[in-house]
Amino acid sequence: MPSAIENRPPTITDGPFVIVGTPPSDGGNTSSTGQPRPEIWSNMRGGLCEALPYYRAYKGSLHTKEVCAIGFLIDKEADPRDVFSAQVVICSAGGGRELDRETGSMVRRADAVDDNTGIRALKAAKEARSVVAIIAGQNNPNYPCHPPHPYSVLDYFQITDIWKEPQAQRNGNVVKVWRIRFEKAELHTSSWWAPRNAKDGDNNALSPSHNSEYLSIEEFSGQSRHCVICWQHSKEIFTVGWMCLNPGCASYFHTHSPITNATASSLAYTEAFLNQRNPLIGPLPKLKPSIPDLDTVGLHGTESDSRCGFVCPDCGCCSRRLFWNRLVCENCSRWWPAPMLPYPQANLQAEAIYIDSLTTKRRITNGVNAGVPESAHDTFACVLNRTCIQPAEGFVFGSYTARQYFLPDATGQVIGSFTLFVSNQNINSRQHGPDDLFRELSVTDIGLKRNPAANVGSKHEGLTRHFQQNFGARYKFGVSVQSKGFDEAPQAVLRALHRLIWASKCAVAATAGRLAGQTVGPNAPPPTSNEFNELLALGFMEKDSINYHDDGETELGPTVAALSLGSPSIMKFRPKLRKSGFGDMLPIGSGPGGKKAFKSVLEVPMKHGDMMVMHGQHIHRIYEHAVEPFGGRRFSMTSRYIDPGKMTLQADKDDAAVKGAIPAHSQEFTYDGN
Ligand SMILES: O=C(O)CCC(=O)C(=O)O
Ligand SMILES: [Fe+2]
Repeated sequence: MPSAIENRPPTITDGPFVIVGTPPSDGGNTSSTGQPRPEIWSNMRGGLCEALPYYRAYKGSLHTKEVCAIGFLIDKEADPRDVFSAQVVICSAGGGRELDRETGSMVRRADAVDDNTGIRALKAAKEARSVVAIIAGQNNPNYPCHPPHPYSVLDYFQITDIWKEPQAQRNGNVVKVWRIRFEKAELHTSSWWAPRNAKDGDNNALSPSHNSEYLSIEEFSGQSRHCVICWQHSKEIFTVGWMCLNPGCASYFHTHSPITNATASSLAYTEAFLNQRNPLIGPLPKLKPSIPDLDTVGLHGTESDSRCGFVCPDCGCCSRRLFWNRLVCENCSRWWPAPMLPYPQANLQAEAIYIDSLTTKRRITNGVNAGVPESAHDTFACVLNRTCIQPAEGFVFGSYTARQYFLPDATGQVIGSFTLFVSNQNINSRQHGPDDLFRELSVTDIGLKRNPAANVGSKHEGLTRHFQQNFGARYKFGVSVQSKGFDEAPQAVLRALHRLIWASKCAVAATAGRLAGQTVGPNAPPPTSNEFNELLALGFMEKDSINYHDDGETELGPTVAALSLGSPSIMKFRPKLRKSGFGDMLPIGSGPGGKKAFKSVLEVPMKHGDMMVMHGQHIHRIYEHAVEPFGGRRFSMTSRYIDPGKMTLQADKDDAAVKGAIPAHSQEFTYDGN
């Protein structure tokens, strides 16, 4: 399982996730103590990105929609001449900074390019006179007031000017940087971030009488003229006088000769440029989104549009979607139900048809039999490499058709088996079968939640995308997750557990049968296995995937089994690039971020009701697996044996013994394969 780390995990009983140390705030402008009080704020970047439709940029400062800027973060990296006042923000666009070892400061090494998607999106917003929401990070050195939160939403701004200017870097170089002037869109409301002693006009709301003090763009008091060389229009924005600001023009900044550090450092904006004010065009969109309307016609609760975070209507905290079926404010703990509707049967059918055609297509174009008549293919999976995956053995287990693949190491020795149990309509529609289990899990709260998986406890904390709840012995992947005992597990979980116990017995016996009489290596899958004492329930909403990982934690038994319910997915296997020893025997592709990796060797569709069993501990040394999602709602009930003998703490051993004991009352759920 990919590591998913939990620091102080919330459970259904201990209530919602509360971030310690954040003063509660209830929106508005300034508190009774005079503290600035933004209407919308967040302790975490993840909260912003999940709750605000106009800021979904986990990295970088700009968020765009259809190549138009809609959200912008101004945080710790600031440049000379940056402005952060009540109505005007001037800053640079585009990162491009790197650490300069000599000065220890972040510097830019090269001029910003003339055209990239970010600049295009900012220019598009300027042209369209559309608004951009600005969020201020607490480390911005120009914050005009004491930053009330790690991230605070300022307001909507329009972009009035975009130009490129020379900036002196701390290492002595001068580079040209794109600069953006944002102006608050609604000038008649006060700005919560304005310093309390701000002068009227400059820093706070314009009263109607003040309006006359500000010039419209036509009344811009500085020079504003066309360049005689490129014929493009530039405003006089620097006190040194007018110059052409078109970076492509021969007379850009007057000259082609290098601009010195001293010239760049002495530049200053004109009063006229800073003080211009532009009329707002069109009504402003809502800055504070309402709690998602889960009754919205046509939404059933797990589609991308309905699984977002939210802004707490009470305290303004941007909260992430932590729980499967409720929204809990990460600051004030207020919560709202987010009930799931049953998943439409028609969606499931369409998704199953799609996954079949996709697997067929991949088999024909990429599979080992590409170009060979389809009748010769293994129609259960897409086998991509015969060096690894030899033809499967077919079985019938109970009412399931099954296929078993052996996974070898680089010397060709079998180290494990992967068995797919293909379900069917008969199995799925039986009472307490996969249809019933899927329905039950969809609408019951079994405690599914997302757990911190990266940068735990920091403002850059990342959560697992999918939702989890562990039952039985505690499965520690990375850092521990909480577990509920099997004695408090809902019926659906216990029924799934018994199905997996049955499937693993079939798969292990079949593996042993096939290997009997063969010479096997020391890493061959063992002929028997331990009965599961753990079940990890996973809930996937639309597009939730699991990246490549292994289930190779040392305390795990040799067998891992999973029951798939709802929307289909494709489970993929590939040998690990360095640890597998396959060297140049297999083709290499590139994974996310261009990282080299072996191409997958086996891709198996897992559809509603299907089960899989991986048997053999060494699989996880040599191979990794991933789950590619298709469709809108899936559960995977995965079971393992966690060996108390390999736990170091006596408390963990005792906990595993109690929680992992399969309750006697569940024996009536024992499964026979039908
Ligand atoms: O989604 C699945 O079926 C399997 C998930 C998985 O690989 C895991 O839980 O380790
Ligand atoms: Fe896994």
